[in-house]
Amino acid sequence: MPSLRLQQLRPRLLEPVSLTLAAGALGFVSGPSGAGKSLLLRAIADLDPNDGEVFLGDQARSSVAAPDWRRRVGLLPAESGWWAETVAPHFARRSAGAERTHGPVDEDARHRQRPRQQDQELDALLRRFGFEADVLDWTVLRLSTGERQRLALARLLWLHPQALLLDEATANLDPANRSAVEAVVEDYRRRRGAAVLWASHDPEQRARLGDVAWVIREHRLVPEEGP
Ligand SMILES: Nc1ncnc2c1ncn2[C@@H]1O[C@H](COP(=O)(O)OP(=O)(O)OP(=O)(O)O)[C@@H](O)[C@H]1O
Repeated sequence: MPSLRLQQLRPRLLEPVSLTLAAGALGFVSGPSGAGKSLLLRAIADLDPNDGEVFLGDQARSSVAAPDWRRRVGLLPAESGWWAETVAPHFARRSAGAERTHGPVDEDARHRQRPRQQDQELDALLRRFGFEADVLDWTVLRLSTGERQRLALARLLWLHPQALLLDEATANLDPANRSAVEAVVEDYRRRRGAAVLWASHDPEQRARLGDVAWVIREHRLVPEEGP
């Protein structure tokens, strides 16, 4: 998997940001509410207008179509969006091409059955987040805040992004589920070598898991000093 590199990226509110996260490294971003953490993650995912460049390994964001980029650099927003009535259609069948090249997911995928191998992988993924396979039949409306948050991360990992941007991934979770989510993220970055940038207000979590930590102070992203 590639490294994630920001080169003079200029999200709204922030001075230009340059940083590198090696493949498999976990970096935290903290800062007071409203400091611009979400805006930084959204700029990296190219969801808001911004200047500067972002690289996955040698590949520049500007050389990749935006939907492709967002599939490779997977953003977990603080509040997830859901577009279908039940959970299942959000876990689309992956095309063979998407497995190999991280190219587009098959757009007709929602209407076709997943192959058995993908079903098994999905079952295992859902179990790691504390769900049985029947969660796929649940309506989105019945999901609690924490269930939504865990399923949104499962949905993101199902697409095998090469880098992860996590916005408050455990903010609504009890300690047991927080540990489960942390374990899945740890496993994903170590096994798949994905760079992870995680916005978190939890100092213990940052100390426990992070290889590196930054904080936003007065519109600048600076290294966070240790305890
Ligand atoms: N589209 C927008 N237009 C104008 N201002 C915006 C827009 N989106 C966010 N902001 C403002 O930019 C600031 C930073 O927002 P952001 O969501 O990045 O904060 P944050 O650091 O993630 O905060 P929190 O910890 O509360 O989630 C906030 O004051 C917010 O109101």
